[in-house]
Amino acid sequence: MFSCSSLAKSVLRNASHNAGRRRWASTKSLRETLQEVIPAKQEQLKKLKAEHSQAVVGEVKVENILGGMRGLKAMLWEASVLDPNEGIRFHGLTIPDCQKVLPPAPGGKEMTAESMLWLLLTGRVPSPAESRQLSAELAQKGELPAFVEKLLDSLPKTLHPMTQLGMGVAALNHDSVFQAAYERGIKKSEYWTYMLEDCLNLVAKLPALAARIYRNVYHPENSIAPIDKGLDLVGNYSNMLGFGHNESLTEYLRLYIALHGDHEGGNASAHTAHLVGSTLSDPYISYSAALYALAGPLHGLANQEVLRWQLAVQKEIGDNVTHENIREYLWKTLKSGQVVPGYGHGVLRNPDPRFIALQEFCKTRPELQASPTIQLVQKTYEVAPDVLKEHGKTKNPYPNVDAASGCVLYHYGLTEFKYYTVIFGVSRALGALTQLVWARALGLPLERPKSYSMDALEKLIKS
Ligand SMILES: CC(=O)SCCNC(=O)CCNC(=O)[C@H](O)C(C)(C)COP(=O)(O)OP(=O)(O)OC[C@H]1O[C@@H](n2cnc3c(N)ncnc32)[C@H](O)[C@@H]1OP(=O)(O)O
Ligand SMILES: O=C([O-])CC(=O)C(=O)O
Repeated sequence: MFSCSSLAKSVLRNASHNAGRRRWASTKSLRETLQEVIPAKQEQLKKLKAEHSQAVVGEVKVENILGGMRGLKAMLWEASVLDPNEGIRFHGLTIPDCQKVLPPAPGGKEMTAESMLWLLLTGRVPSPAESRQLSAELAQKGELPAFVEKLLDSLPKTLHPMTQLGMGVAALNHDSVFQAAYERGIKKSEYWTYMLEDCLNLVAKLPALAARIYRNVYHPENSIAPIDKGLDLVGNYSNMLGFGHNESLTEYLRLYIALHGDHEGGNASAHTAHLVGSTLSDPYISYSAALYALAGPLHGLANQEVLRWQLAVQKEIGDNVTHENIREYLWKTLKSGQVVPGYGHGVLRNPDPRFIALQEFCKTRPELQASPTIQLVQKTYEVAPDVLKEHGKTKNPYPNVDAASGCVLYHYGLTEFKYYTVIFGVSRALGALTQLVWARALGLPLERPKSYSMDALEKLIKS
């Protein structure tokens, strides 16, 4: 069995070997690559079950049961593992590793959503040709069925964009090939192939779905650009949103969408997709459910809340906000019993490396460095950890990804912050859908943990 770090080294070795030869040997299709890697994983699972089923890897305390299952090692998730101090690794690769080895879009620098999806699904770094092949397939499949367009167009503008996204995604299950094949009667060993088709189809359609919601809610006067078959997924998304001319914003969206793709299995959105998928619901309704978990302010909606918080600070104080102003505003927030959005985390105990990567992006562009909104993110970062430590409640006083993700969008004119979680929703599909494919390839069972009432728990403790 590969340990995380030995797998990472082997992935990196292959990538730099190929890059060193300035020619990527591999131009396999995604399906061929998965056919290659799945048997070894199936074997690994069989061995784990046969040889280690009774091994103890932790204990369950009452605090775990009462405390939202924090820290409980209770899920299998293949594509990424989150270390509380280091942050996320995708198949063993850190964010800077990914930035080095994952192919960008032609003419760009940031890794594409396709190359991240390929890595998550297969554990291998795709060659530029493989990544482009996947882009072409997704562009080919990107159009929405007419009835879904009609459904979205009929919704009131006042309905939150995340509610609309979940509805659109659920409606796509009309054409689920997994559901149709299940009804026909297929073998369990074939589930994953149909799951993969649905998952790719859904990833492909998310930009058109998300862009239509943006147009309908905020810019009904605009038409939506058609899908360009020569562009990557995010290039097309940016075009459809009406920001395709802005190279910086498009590159930022590529980074944003790759980075938010997966955050191991226990986060609320990924876990929801996994739970619903474990009943053999198709990927569309599984991911629709996940989006409604993402839409809560303690999870993905925090990126909207950060912008709301920042604008409130700027409204009260103006653009020249001092560290002292921020300290006072943080205390005002805390004393009114509210959380500071963008700070704290269920697992992380250090600044989120995704936050750092987004901050690094800002440093590469002078216009971003001069932006009052982006300066406010940095100044808040310089003050908030000490205030939160003094406040003494949160186990992690540092920023999570949501503390930074909206400010660049805002600077470049995507100012409708109620839309920000939709972009997160386009991204999180990469990891959540990857796991659905693997769950079916590995034949994982229906998820069904045991619950207790307080009376039953007290009885258990006494006995
Ligand atoms: C993509 C993502 O989902 S990243 C997370 C995005 N969410 C946010 O940024 C919202 C603000 N942050 C939070 O609410 C929390 O830190 C969470 C939900 C992310 C994690 O929650 P937990 O794991 O329960 O955090 P923790 O164990 O540190 O909480 C202990 C106490 O500190 C409080 N706390 C945690 N973070 C904060 C914060 N940012 N501001 C104020 N209080 C906080 C909790 O509300 C809790 O209070 P309580 O004892 O009165 O219930
Ligand atoms: O890991 C979590 O609980 C929340 C988070 O940062 C994510 O899902 O991206």
